[in-house]
Amino acid sequence: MNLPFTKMHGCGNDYIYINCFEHSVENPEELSRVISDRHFGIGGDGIVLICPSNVADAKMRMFNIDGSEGKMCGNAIRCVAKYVYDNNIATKETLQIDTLSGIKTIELQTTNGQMTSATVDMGKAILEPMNIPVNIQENAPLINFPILIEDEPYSITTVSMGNPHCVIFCEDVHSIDLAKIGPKFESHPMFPESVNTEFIQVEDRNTIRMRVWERGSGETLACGTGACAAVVAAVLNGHCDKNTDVVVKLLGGDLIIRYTDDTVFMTGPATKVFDGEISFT
Ligand SMILES: N[C@@H](CCC[C@H](N)C(=O)O)C(=O)O
Repeated sequence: MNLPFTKMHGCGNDYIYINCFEHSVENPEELSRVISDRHFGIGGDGIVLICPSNVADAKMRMFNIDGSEGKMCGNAIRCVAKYVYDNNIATKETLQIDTLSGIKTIELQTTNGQMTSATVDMGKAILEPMNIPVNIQENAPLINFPILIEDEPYSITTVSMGNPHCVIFCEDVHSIDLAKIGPKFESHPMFPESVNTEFIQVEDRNTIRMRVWERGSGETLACGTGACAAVVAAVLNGHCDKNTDVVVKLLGGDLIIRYTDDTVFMTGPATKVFDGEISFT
């Protein structure tokens, strides 16, 4: 049996996309673990299934490298929009994509019929600890909240963008030993569904730098939901302003995030790398 796929990335956050309008995947958790491997597989930060939907133009399901399913993925949803547009699944420039964290509306920016970037209405940032979820007897948002992780003090701001994020401000993102610290947050009992952890360096009120350790995938070159959570946290901590574009500089490129009273907007690119086919023997 052969399974066609398309490799795509958003700011270097790369996934293997499978068209489930035409093909079915029996065990996406196992498939993700096998083909995401960068040495023994195709290589990627996970897989994304583009599926039919009764309520939107398509439904997105995304799986991390370890096979866990993420409820939302900011970089993947722009790639899904590009795939849907490029493959005439929906021939319009405002798309709706269903996800495990609800239906998201995406405005495509196009030049000569080619999508150049997309703006996604990512929905409201969730701040109540029990809804992120964070395991703590506290109802108020955790903003610059002091905690100890293996005896090391950190000040965290927690945000859900449909998936859980823990944001920490630092002087220099490049000096952080993310491979050592990231897993400690990922497995900490304070986060019952694990957590994506972002380290942020504020450059000015309109620019921040970010590195991310994603639950289930490790360090990635970019995280769209993480960039949204980072800007929400930067506003809550007084570093940036609401209703203003903030450029988030990631290892793989830039995203533009705007936090408003009603929602969070994310604008960024989506790139196709190549098509391929997996043959199961
Ligand atoms: N890279 C993503 C987020 C992917 C899911 C995440 N690891 C999770 O399990 O919550 C993004 O661009 O948002």
